Amino acid sequence: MSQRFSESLKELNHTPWQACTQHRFINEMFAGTLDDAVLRRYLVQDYQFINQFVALLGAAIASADQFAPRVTLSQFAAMITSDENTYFIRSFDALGVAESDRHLPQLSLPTVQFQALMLEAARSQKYANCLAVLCVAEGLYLDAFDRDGAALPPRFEHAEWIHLHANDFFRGFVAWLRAELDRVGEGLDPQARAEAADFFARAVALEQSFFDHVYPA
Ligand SMILES: Cc1ncc(C[n+]2csc(CCO)c2C)c(N)n1
Repeated sequence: MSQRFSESLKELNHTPWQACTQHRFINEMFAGTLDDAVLRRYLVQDYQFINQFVALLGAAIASADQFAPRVTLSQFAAMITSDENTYFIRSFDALGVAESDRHLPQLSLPTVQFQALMLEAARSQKYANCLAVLCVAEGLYLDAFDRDGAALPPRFEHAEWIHLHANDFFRGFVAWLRAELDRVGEGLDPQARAEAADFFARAVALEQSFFDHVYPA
């Protein structure tokens, strides 16, 4: 096979992928000019996203075909449930987010749709489907935030979010995820490949609507 499965999926979804990685939200975060109300909406909804995301990681750990990937995925799960969790809490404090909005906010449509997609991938109990969604949730964030030579903005709410998605550990993890999707993709029949590809495409579309929806219409 000439092209990597993970690369072909990115190319197939090139337009929405680019719309995300060059989104106004990312540009304004790098510039430090992001409106606090926009960041607050984003983080409140994203905190609910992370919850299902950890469940999806658990499903990937359960459905993996070998011990080695289970170890890598478990180590990653440990990172997001420690470092990343404290980022949210400190940012909620800095932005004055009410207790109810931290734990039981009114969920927006893209958040509900994302939660449903992650649950669907998890319940399929198919490792390739879980990897496809993870490759979007992680790979798209790496491509969006890992900008060559870009300076970090002054406020920690902006700078730490960028750094969480642009550091050597995260780069290594995304490279591993992409290689893992390639490896598992090789062994799939055409129908199972198409199923994983469909999860990938739906996840990219949802990432775009998630970025869009934190701005007022
Ligand atoms: C809508 C949405 N999509 C993807 C991510 C990215 N993401 C979620 S968990 C995780 C692991 C470590 O940060 C990453 C990269 C996000 N935050 N919000």
